[in-house]
Amino acid sequence: MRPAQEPLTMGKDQKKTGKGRLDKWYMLAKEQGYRARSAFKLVQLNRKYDFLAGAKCVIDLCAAPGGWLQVAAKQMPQQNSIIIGVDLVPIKPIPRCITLVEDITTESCRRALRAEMKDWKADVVLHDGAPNVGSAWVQDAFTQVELVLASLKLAVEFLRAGGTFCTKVFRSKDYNALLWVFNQLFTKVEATKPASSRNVSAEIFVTCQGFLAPAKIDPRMLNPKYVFAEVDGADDEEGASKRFAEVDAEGNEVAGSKKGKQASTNPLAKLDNRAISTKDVMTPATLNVFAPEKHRKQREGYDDGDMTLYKECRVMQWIRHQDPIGVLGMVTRMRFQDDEDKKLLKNPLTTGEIKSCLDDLKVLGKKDFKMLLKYRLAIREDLGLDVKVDQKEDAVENVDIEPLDEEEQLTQELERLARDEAFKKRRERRRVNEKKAREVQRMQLNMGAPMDIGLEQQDGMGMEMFDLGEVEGGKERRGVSGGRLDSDGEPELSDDDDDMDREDISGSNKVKNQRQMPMQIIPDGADDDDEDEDVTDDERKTRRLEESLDLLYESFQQTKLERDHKHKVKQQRLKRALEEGGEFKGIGSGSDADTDAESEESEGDFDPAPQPSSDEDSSDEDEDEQAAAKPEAVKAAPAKRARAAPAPVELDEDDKADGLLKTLKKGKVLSTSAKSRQAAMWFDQPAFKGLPGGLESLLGGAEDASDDEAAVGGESDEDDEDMGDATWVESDEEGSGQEASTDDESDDDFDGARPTFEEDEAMEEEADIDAQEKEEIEKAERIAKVGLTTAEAMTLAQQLVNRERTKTQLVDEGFNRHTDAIGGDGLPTWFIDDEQRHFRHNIPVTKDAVQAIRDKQRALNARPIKKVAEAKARKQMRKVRRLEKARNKAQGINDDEDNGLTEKEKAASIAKVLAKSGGAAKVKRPEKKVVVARGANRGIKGRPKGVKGKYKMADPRMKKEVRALKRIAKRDRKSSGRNKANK
Ligand SMILES: C[S@@+](CC[C@H](N)C(=O)[O-])C[C@H]1O[C@@H](n2cnc3c(N)ncnc32)[C@H](O)[C@@H]1O
Repeated sequence: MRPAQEPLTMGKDQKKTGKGRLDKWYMLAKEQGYRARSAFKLVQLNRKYDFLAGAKCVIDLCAAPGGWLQVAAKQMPQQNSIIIGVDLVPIKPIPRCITLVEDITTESCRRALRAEMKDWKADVVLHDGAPNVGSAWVQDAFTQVELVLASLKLAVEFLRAGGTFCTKVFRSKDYNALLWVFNQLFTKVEATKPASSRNVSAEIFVTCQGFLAPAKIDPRMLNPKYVFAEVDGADDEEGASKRFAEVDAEGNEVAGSKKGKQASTNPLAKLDNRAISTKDVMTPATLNVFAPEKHRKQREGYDDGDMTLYKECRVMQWIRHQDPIGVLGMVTRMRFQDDEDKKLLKNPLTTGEIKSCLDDLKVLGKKDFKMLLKYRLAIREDLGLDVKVDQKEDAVENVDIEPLDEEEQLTQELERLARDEAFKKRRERRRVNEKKAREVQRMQLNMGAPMDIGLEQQDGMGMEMFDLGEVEGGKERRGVSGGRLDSDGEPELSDDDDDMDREDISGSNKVKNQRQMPMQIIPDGADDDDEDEDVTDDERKTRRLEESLDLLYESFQQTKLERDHKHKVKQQRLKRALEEGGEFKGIGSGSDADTDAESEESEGDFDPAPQPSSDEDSSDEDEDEQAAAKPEAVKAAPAKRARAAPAPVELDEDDKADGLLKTLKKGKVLSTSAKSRQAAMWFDQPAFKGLPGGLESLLGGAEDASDDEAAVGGESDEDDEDMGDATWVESDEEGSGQEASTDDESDDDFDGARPTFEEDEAMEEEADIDAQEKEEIEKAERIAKVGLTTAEAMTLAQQLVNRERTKTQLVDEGFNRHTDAIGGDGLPTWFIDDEQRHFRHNIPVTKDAVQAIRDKQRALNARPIKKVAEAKARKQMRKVRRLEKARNKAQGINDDEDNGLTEKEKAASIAKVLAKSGGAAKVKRPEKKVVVARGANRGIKGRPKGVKGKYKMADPRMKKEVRALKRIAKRDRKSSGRNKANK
């Protein structure tokens, strides 16, 4: 039997001091030329996470003597990479590394790094800092975690988004607080103990990947004062002693508070053989491996006599212990040490995985801990330490079942059915709401006709939503008035009485409407939810959030669009057209020809938002009245269709000339044919533009169409006046035709407007073509200048040149499944936009093409930088000028017959001039050989043996003597100074 209590043992297999430190990693480091054995830690970490291979810029904090720098320099790409090392102590130069002598906790270090980094961001920040306290470092775990926080502070400043931060951390009380902080800032945080890290060391390496780069970071998150603060009393000394008092109550040997604390923080200090009881829960929160987030800080330091963070125990100690979770959180390793432990090794339950988990508990996750606890239970059962209670029996014993009488049964059944029914209804309602929301979205995206939606007033898509009166009323909100432009071309507020009957049909207003629409739709939908008691607060909040996100996205798109130069040009053109001709741009006659997606958005052919009047009277009753006035066929059609479809309106002559908003002519109600408006929209698409005869011919002739149409007068006229609702009345006696105006007059008006807009479209097309051509030319120029820059382009180019692919094939391949537009019900706008941008056909690239691009880059890199090349050229130019000058001078000397110089003298002067200009080849003087008069050469006279040419004998004492003389002179100076002072 083992004694009930056993002290924790230190790992004895590794000596901590002296030659014991010189382990295989030390030898390996020596062998491979690394300055520190710690280099292998980084090697092993990098092998696991592979963060160096792709890194262009690495910052190594606490880098001395430079082992990690050496590894980084070796494993990072050889070209164009930056490695910066910082330490308190100077680091001997390492090729390709910049080293700084700074304290990483200071502002000056930050500045120095900023100066080095300029605008760069680091891909990786490393930190291997440990306080410089020699052998007492164990007690300085807190200083170490503070260093970690300081390095994290630098990391968040210099890391790029998605970058990696790898740091050493001493496992102490504050370890989990640090992990929490890391988890706030990185997507993936993992702790590893590399093989080269000594077991006796409390260090562990935490690799944080995927830096989130938040726009703002709460400064407290990087402040040790907050991060490592004692949050509440549960884990401070008082809280701890309370917890330990419970242990006292169990009858364990706790005397003084101090001793009690010691006993409790170290659950292994009082291991006993008692069976586990549920009352024995004593796992301090700090040691609960299953809830590390509940870790509290204890800053009271290390326990007396326990100066190490590394702890071991025997496996059987843990199996017998009353607080297995506490033990798991406390110890670093469990060993199969004694005989009874070794028996466990033979037990089939002790698998290899269990053994390796027990070997290093500090790197385990929740799953592993669960597995270990299961193992422990199984072993306890196996050893007969636990008697398994048959829970089923207990349950049978405890439950008293009283028979229900018939009435109660019936009531219960009824309640259950009612509950089921309510639940089904709720689900159905939610389903319908969601469907409607999706359809609204579809409509906003021009993906469907408004009539498809089946919008009804009670569906939250009532007339007030499309309140034109409201639209027009709020000038400051919309910036749009009754349809007139002031002298600056800006809309002017109208005095017209029949504002309510207007419809916003101008292109510019359409843009604004599009922006307004969702704002109106969404709160309505939200209200719908609000009314719905069954929708929970959370759901409501989520929906609102989603809706406001959609709104934000739309307004963002809108702002972007407005900034777009093409859009501006089109707007200006439209304005000009309005000023010049006052012609309006009717629904569906906008920029149909424009295939540019953005432009379509900006001047969408179809404003999906139906704009019925806002009149409150447009209630169900009115609707019924109108329905009564309609022909049978219309009655049969759902009322919602009548509301949803915006129809072209007939215009007053004045309005045509003036306004953006147009007034409906009283008594002349435009009808929407029963033929689907969707069909009209379909034929409105750019593809059908330019059809000979236009849409009318396709639909069976314009005349037929207009003949088919019938105006609805009489009863509906009055309603029109009152409610402005008649715009939406459908007239379809014949059940045929198309959306059109009611009479020839209005048709003419429309036709009259056409040439202007066709012209406009033609201009737009021309502008588009011009822009495309310009783009093509720019592209060609760029290619001519820098060549092909992508591997895809190079692949295609090579294939074309090598005749592996023809031009026709290339064009054919341009049509693929990716060319289809993205669609789908209920997809958010941003998603569709994003897909359109990134859903691309991937062109397979060949190795050769990649190599060719690389070679090109290399050639570019090999070219001298501009400055150097320029300096060289300048030097060459100066030389040429000098030579030219010298040649002229020499010519002068040669030609001058008056100076009476002989040919020899002339030649000498010319040679002198040329030599001065650097033109003549320099004559190298033979060097004098210095022979030191020592050894065989000491005291010889004449030429020393084996020395040819000029030589000079040097006295070996000379250096020594010069130094001695200097020394003497210095001493004399000092002594004379002292003498003067004494006097
Ligand atoms: C374990 S060594 C680093 C070894 C290094 N990674 C290598 O491979 O050579 C810890 C280093 O942290 C440095 N250090 C400690 N506190 C520091 C501080 N406040 N600022 C900068 N360096 C610090 C020490 O000078 C020491 O060189």
